[in-house]
Amino acid sequence: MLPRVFLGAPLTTFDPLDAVLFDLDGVLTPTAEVHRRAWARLFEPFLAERGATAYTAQDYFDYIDGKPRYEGVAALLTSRGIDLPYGEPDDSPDADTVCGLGNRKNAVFTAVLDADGVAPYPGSVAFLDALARRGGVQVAVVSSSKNARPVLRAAGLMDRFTVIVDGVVAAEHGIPGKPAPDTYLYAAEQLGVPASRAVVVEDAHSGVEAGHAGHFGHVLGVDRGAGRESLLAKGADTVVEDLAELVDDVNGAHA
Ligand SMILES: O=P(O)(O)OC[C@H]1O[C@@H](O)[C@H](O)[C@@H](O)[C@@H]1O
Repeated sequence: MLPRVFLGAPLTTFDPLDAVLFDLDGVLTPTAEVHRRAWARLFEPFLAERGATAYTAQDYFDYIDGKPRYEGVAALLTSRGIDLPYGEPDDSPDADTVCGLGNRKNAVFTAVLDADGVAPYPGSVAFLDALARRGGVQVAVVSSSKNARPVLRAAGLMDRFTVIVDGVVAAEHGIPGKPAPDTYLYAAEQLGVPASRAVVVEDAHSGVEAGHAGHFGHVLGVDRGAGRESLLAKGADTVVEDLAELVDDVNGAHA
């Protein structure tokens, strides 16, 4: 295993505290990539037709990654100075509204999910297994996505989590989405664990910002493309490339 050195401070052990709160897309499943491609399918032609600055891969990380659907659309449009009516969540995918654009992208995402399915990251499954073996550590999923449950089901991970705070739950309860810390705080409350005793695991800038703002015991970044340095700058305490790197620590090999 590579030595893990973060801003000069070696991470010699990883303590999962009393609870580990997992983001989904990009942390447990490679679906951040599916979202990323679906967003590009929406915004590349949309911005080109309007003569706006072209959509780039970096736009996803800067404006969309980890945020609730319509907040991602709104942030990207603002970056290009485009003002569209917000619309309603049940707007047609053809509507040129914030909600309509989000729904247009969602049609692409769900078509890919239905056609291809999804397999979880093996390292994330190994990490979940290690936590279960260790015992005494509760787990939850905290995702901005309204597709979180279908993704968890397709990945065969549904029965590992009793608490799932997703985009549907957040909308029902009026809980502000990431980068606000509220969805993570809500999940910790559901588990009966104080934020200071819970770990947040995130691959997105908005997600590590949420963990940092919520004063969680540890904010663990997983670099799937957002960049180690920027995850640290946005509030991650440590960053790994894959959760497999922490399995030995959870098993106590380094204790
Ligand atoms: O549109 P959905 O499925 O509700 O997902 C909202 C967001 O959920 C996040 O988990 C993803 O990182 C984003 O890419 C996505 O846009």
